[in-house]
Amino acid sequence: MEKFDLIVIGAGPSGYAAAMRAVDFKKKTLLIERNTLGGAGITNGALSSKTWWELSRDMLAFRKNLKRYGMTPPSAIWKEIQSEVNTAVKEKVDLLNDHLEHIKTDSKYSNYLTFIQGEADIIAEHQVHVKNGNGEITYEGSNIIIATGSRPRHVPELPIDEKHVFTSDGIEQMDDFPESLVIVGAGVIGCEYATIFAGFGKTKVYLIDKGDSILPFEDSDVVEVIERNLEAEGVHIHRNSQLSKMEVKDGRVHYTLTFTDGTVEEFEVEKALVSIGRVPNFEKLWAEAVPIKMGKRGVEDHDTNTTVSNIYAVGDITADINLVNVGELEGRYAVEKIFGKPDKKLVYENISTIMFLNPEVAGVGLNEKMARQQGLNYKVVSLDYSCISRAIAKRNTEGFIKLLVTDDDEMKVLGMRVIGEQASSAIQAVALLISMNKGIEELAECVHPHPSITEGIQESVRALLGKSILKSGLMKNKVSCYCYDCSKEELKAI
Ligand SMILES: Cc1cc2nc3c(=O)[nH]c(=O)nc-3n(C[C@H](O)[C@H](O)[C@H](O)COP(=O)(O)OP(=O)(O)OC[C@H]3O[C@@H](n4cnc5c(N)ncnc54)[C@H](O)[C@@H]3O)c2cc1C
Ligand SMILES: NC(=O)c1ccc[n+]([C@@H]2O[C@H](COP(=O)([O-])OP(=O)(O)OC[C@H]3O[C@@H](n4cnc5c(N)ncnc54)[C@H](O)[C@@H]3O)[C@@H](O)[C@H]2O)c1
Repeated sequence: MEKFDLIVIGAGPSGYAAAMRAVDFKKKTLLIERNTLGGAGITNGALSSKTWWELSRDMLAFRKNLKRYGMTPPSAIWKEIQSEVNTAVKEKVDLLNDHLEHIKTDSKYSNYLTFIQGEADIIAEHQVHVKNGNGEITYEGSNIIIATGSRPRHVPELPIDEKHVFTSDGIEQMDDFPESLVIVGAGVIGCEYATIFAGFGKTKVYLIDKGDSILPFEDSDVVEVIERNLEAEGVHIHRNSQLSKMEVKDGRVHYTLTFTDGTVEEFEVEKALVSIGRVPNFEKLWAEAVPIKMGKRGVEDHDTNTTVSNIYAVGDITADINLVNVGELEGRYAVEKIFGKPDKKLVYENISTIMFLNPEVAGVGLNEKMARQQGLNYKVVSLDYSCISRAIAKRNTEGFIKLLVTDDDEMKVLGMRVIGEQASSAIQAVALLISMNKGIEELAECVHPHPSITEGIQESVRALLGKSILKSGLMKNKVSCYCYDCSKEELKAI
């Protein structure tokens, strides 16, 4: 039986990152993938959906701006757009494949990494069995990392067939833009696809939301902007609604909603998308004799260790945050733990995120909702995009920057949300400050390029320090600083 220092099951972002870090330690590593390299980080997931989003943003901009040049906006052609997305997906999968080919032939790495296609399962604490078109084989591993990811959650009441009622695994393979689409679940995936389809302007989108606002984990000022824009693009948000029935009749989707006020209404659309969360891929992955413990939402891990000492779990298979950057972080960290000593502890507080909506929403650390749930006193500054030259030049001043700091002299950064054009580019400096546990002065004095969105962050910081160019509180909703007292649940202008 061939022996490896490490066997990694799954070559999505987490598994691929783990395997490549193991190579740095010159450890004999086996990487196994049953499907396509990159997992949901590329196909029917992060990269593919972001390519749809980028192309849909182009179309939205055409529809809004071409009048300025006396031109009529073009109409989006599904097949053309789909083909462009497929090209993007192929480019990234090819890059990873190509990289593996180079590794195979490069003397620096070739002794360390073996990649095979196949379905793997753990038959004993140190043994992994792999089945593929060529037959079956068992390998021995001193250590094993499970990185098998997740898939869309199905529920028996919803007739998912990937023909009329889709999940994110099938929606991008449709034949054409549907004339109407209902989206069940107003979380990140639901809202991103609502933004994508609304942006192309060919589909009437309905979004079913259990509560009275979409994105229930986000602050209300952020959600208000997103809801306003979705509705301006013709999206109908069914608020406070419970889906009581969905069926496919004569090739159309019929659904019934019961609203919290007791009313019941029926609707008919061409297609449906179900985006009600994801579940871990763990079925048949280990034999009964291997005592890996599962929690409700995934493998129970402590700092990437499972309940079996030589087996680790990383990425979406674990019960924490489902993101590419988190999966990569965990994959690399587990390897550093196995073969060395990680430089830093695994912490989740300073993870940066982007939600690809209209406009994009970038975040790091706490928002106000979280800070209040944690019973924290904080100072917060909010600066409107209309104060930022770059946003004015871009002819799009919709959005704001919101920065939360501790309510003490140190003013340590607790978190930030930026909603608006290029929000994602503005977040990194603050993410770095949080990870370095630094106060905000550093940002106040560093010279930013002009005109740039990050200047808005600098001005926000200066406002908190009482030395901004535009003075806080003078112009309604432009620059404002508040202080939140959690014992009184009170927000006061400062
Ligand atoms: C529509 C959508 C959009 C998203 N957008 C973003 C985004 O913008 N930003 C972001 O950070 N995250 C995004 N995510 C989340 C992100 O894609 C996941 O968090 C990430 O892919 C998880 O990586 P992973 O390696 O843990 O799992 P996966 O990507 O799911 O990869 C797991 C791999 O393991 C393989 N595998 C499973 N079982 C076996 C087995 N028994 N044997 C061999 N191989 C196996 C699978 O085939 C797969 O390739 C999005 C997800 C979706 C669905
Ligand atoms: N930009 C990004 O970073 C990005 C993009 C897409 C996905 N993701 C990741 O993928 C994960 C999964 O996304 P998701 O949107 O499927 O999950 P989610 O947890 O974000 O949202 C699911 C939503 O569905 C609702 N819901 C649950 N059951 C329901 C039911 N029976 N009927 C109606 N609504 C129901 C929930 O209340 C929730 O609002 C996210 O947690 C995120 O980590 C990230």
